[in-house]
Amino acid sequence: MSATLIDGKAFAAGLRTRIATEVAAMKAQGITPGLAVVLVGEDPASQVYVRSKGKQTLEVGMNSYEHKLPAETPEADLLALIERLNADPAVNGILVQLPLPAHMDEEAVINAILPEKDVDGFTVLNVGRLATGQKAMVPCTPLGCLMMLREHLGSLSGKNAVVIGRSNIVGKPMAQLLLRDSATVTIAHSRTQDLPGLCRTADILVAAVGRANFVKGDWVKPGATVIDVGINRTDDGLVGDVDFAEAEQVAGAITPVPGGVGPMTIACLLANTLTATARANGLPDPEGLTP
Ligand SMILES: Nc1nc(=O)c2c([nH]1)NC[C@@H]1CN(c3ccc(C(=O)N[C@@H](CCC(=O)O)C(=O)O)cc3)C=[N+]21
Ligand SMILES: [Mg+2]
Repeated sequence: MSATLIDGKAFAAGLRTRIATEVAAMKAQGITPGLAVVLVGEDPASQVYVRSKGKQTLEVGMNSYEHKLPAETPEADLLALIERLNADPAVNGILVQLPLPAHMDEEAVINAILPEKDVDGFTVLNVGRLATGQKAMVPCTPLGCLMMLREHLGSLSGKNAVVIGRSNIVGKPMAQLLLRDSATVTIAHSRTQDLPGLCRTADILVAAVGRANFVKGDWVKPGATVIDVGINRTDDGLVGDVDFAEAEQVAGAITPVPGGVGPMTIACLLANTLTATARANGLPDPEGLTP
């Protein structure tokens, strides 16, 4: 047996086309969505993502504002920049690229972002809104995973979902979104007992651990839908958290790395920027871009 490939790259391209249409309609009303991306330091991988985000932001017709600060920037200067972006009506979304240099307090920096402009959905207010079922900004990676799961499976109701990884940026919000769609959700992590056995109960398996080829083929329930969030740079190139060659023999459907979750993350960042712009202007949320 060989799994259906869930083509995140193609899905993301379709999403961006829809977003571009909505942006054009907004521009006709005199509103141009704007996304500000802040990068502190010179991490090469981060520079690649930021360039790719800026390019795609312009391609859908939005304004892109890039702020690059040296690694040794004092935290107070970064907070002052965030205050300026919070107050700037041309800026509808703010993303501060993580990780930040070690001398900065990541929580303090993130929580300085106005929740309405927090297109990453990382501020405490948006995390709480998601957890309580209120209108939130939802983190881009889990939102992209949810869209692919719904597209492939239709309803997620009653399905057993196992999320490996308990990070604030992927594992926890992914679990919240699956729960909202009435899946039965388990979050697994490094202390979980019999992880392979637990994974074999999963109709939906989301791997977000950051360890190359960690999930083996015999951990996968036959026919399961496998979402691989991992982006690991190895001598064999970019690989996911799932041993793809093994898992695709067993799974019903699986996302590849690259070309799966990654492109959806950036498309969802644009989706969130559009949603933030609509809300800032008293317009209804764009169709199908929010959970
Ligand atoms: N505040 C903040 N928000 C983020 O969303 C955020 C962040 N910080 N810091 C870094 C991570 C990482 N991230 C990725 C986005 C797209 C791809 C992506 O498009 N990957 C391509 C491959 C790209 C390549 O070749 O390196 C793919 O999977 O096909 C990967 C990783 C967003 N992040
Ligand atoms: Mg973890």
